[in-house]
Amino acid sequence: MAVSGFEGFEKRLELHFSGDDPIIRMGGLRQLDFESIEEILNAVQCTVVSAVGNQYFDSYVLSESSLFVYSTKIIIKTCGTTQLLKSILPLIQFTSELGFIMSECRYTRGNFIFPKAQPYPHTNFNDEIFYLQEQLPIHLCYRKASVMPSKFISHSWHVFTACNEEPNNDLFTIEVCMTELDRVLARKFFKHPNMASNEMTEVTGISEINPNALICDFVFDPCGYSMNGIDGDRYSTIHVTPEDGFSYASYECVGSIYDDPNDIINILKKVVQVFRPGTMSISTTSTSNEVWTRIAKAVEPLGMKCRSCTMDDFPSTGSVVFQTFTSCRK
Ligand SMILES: C[S@+](CC[C@H](N)C(=O)[O-])C[C@H]1O[C@@H](n2cnc3c(N)ncnc32)[C@H](O)[C@@H]1O
Repeated sequence: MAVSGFEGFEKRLELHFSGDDPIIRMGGLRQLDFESIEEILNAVQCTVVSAVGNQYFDSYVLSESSLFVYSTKIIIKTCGTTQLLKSILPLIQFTSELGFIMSECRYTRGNFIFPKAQPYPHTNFNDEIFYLQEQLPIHLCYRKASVMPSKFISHSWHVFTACNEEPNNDLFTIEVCMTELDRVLARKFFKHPNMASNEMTEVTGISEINPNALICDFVFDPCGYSMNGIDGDRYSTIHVTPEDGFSYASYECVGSIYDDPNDIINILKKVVQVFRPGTMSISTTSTSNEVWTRIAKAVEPLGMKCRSCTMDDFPSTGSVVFQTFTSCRK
């Protein structure tokens, strides 16, 4: 942990792969054995604390955030001083042994609270881009990096994408980063003696965010909370650093552009009510405008004022829209 405090802001890597149909039908990347997963996480410097899967994907809660493995897609999200990009090389090695080649890479992160505590290659965004450019296979030839600004120096969105073909993606991803959590609500993420993790999921209201999801939760000692939600082929994930002075929570989920847009809007309202953050950013990655255009109207009645909205197009992913909000109580 950094001397000054725990770095809540995560780094997130999403890698897509292509392989022959018979391999995909046999589970694809889910055939990666646990020793290989441990070796990949060892390079990042984190470990698995719990795991659950269903017919669509495997989900792992990590000592620092989460990992999701689908048949042709891997998402790793890690916080603290982990070296997430160091997973790329072992991932390429293990996936090629299974007969896969990488077809797309997305790397995103917010602004670190303690940037000086980050080790290489996370020392700054230029170093991260340089490292990605070096490690990624050359056939991922459509590449773009961008820092999307907001009204606040403390909140900007770093995006790097690389791919070898135009996307054909019906899924959207929502990444929410919240700071200055309501102090009373943040206290609920401190562990009581003999407290079970599902009790924290209940009392904080997290279980109500998507009541259909199977939740795999983990409570840290003396404080901190992580969960992965599994709902059919959709994941969601929440990570909470409740300590005063550097409190942080993240919410992330995936949806389809053909879903009822009210579903995700209702979820985002519940997320705001669980944490009541002072400042919040919402990044929407999608090929459709259906979701992001409704977000401000949904959360403003809850006391969150939209302060900025930035949009950029990326060759592999469609549009990324980065919106920031502050609480009217500030
Ligand atoms: C790993 S969790 C959630 C991570 C998530 N990215 C976040 O910060 O919101 C981080 C919280 O758990 C606490 N914690 C306690 N023991 C920990 C451990 N062994 N590893 C990581 N975090 C730990 C940290 O102080 C922090 O409050």
